[in-house]
Amino acid sequence: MSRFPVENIRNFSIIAHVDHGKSTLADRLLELTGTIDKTKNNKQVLDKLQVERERGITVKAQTASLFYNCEGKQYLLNLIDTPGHVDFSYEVSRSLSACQGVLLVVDANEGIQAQTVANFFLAFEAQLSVIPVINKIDLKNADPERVVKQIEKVFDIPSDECIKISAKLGTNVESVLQAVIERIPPYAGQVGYLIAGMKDVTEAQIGDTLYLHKQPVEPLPGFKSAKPMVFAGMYPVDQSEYNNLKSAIDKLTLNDSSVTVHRDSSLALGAGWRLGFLGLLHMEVFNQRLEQEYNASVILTTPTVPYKAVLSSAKLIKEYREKEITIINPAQFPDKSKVTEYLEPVVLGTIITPVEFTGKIMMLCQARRAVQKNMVFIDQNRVMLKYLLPLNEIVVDFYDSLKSLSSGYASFDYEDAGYQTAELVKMDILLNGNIVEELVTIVHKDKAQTVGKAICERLKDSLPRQLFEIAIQAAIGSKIIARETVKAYRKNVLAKCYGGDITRKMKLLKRQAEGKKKLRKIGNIEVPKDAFIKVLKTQTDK
Ligand SMILES: Nc1nc2c(ncn2[C@@H]2O[C@H](COP(=O)(O)OP(=O)(O)OP(=O)(O)O)[C@@H](O)[C@H]2O)c(=O)[nH]1
Repeated sequence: MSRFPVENIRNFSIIAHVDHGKSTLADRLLELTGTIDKTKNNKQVLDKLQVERERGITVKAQTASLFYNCEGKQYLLNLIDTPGHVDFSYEVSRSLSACQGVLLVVDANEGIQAQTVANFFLAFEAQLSVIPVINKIDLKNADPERVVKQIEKVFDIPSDECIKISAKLGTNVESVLQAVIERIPPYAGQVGYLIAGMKDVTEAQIGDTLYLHKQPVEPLPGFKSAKPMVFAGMYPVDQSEYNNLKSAIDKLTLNDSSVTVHRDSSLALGAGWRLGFLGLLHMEVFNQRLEQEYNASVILTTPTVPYKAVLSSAKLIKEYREKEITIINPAQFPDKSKVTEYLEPVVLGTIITPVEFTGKIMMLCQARRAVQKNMVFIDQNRVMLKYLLPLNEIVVDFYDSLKSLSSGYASFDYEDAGYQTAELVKMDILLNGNIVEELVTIVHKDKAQTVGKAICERLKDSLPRQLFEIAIQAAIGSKIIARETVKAYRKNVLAKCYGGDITRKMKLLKRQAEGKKKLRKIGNIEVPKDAFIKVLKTQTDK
């Protein structure tokens, strides 16, 4: 490494909207510089995790050092491949702070998308050199000239700075390397590693400044810590697996410190945790990694967002030692009489769509309590919309609805926009008048009836009939807002055993008794664990 004077070093990142070809471009750059063997049909070599390969997405930023000869000089190019999805944008911003420039990859067919905009502004705010790379020019429907114009209009980058390539075929990729050398400034220093005797990963944060003992220096600003946007309960399918799951979660959070972990327990599901994630995809990826890399089998409950309450009750303020509390578990929702106001998290969403879907998208946003902030045409056919959206309206299925009503063409990205006052209510679910603690939900007043009805219907479908009728009700305080009824019936397990074989009868009765162990009694109603799992999970299952 000492062979490289500072002027021969370039540090750069590749950023783009999801699937625009970052990892494929990285493959070609690795091949061109002889870092990996060209003959080996390389596909997304920097995506190493099983979950990345199966889903075809990058989750963790990856780095590679490339050696490149240009006009008799040898250069060291440090490349960081970053994830494209909004949930992992904290990886992007951290990667960018180690760079002086970026390759902004844009698909020549799809053009600028929501995450292209978000990622461009991250790079722009970090004052990096931006090299626009228009990829996939080999596609039949590619229209690189249209994309060049979009880049000029939205980012104010002159058209002659755009490089048109096909990362798949390798067309013109060499000129990307030339541009990295010519347009990105050198940067002082090298990377290295340090082995520290720390017991716990939380003792050090990424972005911390190290200094020699007794020789303190002015610390660098560091990074904002990643802020969880959704919380969900996680429980072992079988309680005997608790310790194994605990150690798996501990190990995985070492690798992904953006997940927050609090111990939690539920009468129906046993001991578990309340985990905080950066978004729904992040939650799914974490779950998948637990299953694939640690062989764990878990129940994940419906995600909720972190609400806040400004307390008015002096007793509660004393108990919590603060006036404003964050509620990550619906069971802890304080009563309205003890609260000045409730607050919900909001995000600033960017949607880019072909013009013909604008009307439908506006209706969807309105139904999700969104407030329009801006609307700009990025060319004749595409429009960029900005909305202030309550986070709880988008966590579960907003993206899917957007995709389906735009035939897959609209893209969406969002950034944290703080909190707003909200009329929130706590909704209870009752079985013959008894509250089911694990189904308590926090909802916006206007959505309570729809959500309550849906939960009652799901519970009706998953509760077995019993000797007596069961009333399933959704209630806000003492007011019932939805109701379903399960008719009386008792399954006679011996009904099929006409005739004499007593051992068979005994076996069936024993099996029924074992089944009962997995039941939870609410009042005199027997609720199988399965019914909870179905109700708690259904919302996220596609
Ligand atoms: N036709 C064509 N397809 C390409 C080109 N570059 C990439 N692709 C394809 O586009 C898809 C996405 O490419 P990736 O390199 O995984 O995209 P990415 O931006 O790294 O995706 P994320 O890591 O999920 O953000 C893959 O199926 C690639 O084979 C290209 O130049 N031409």
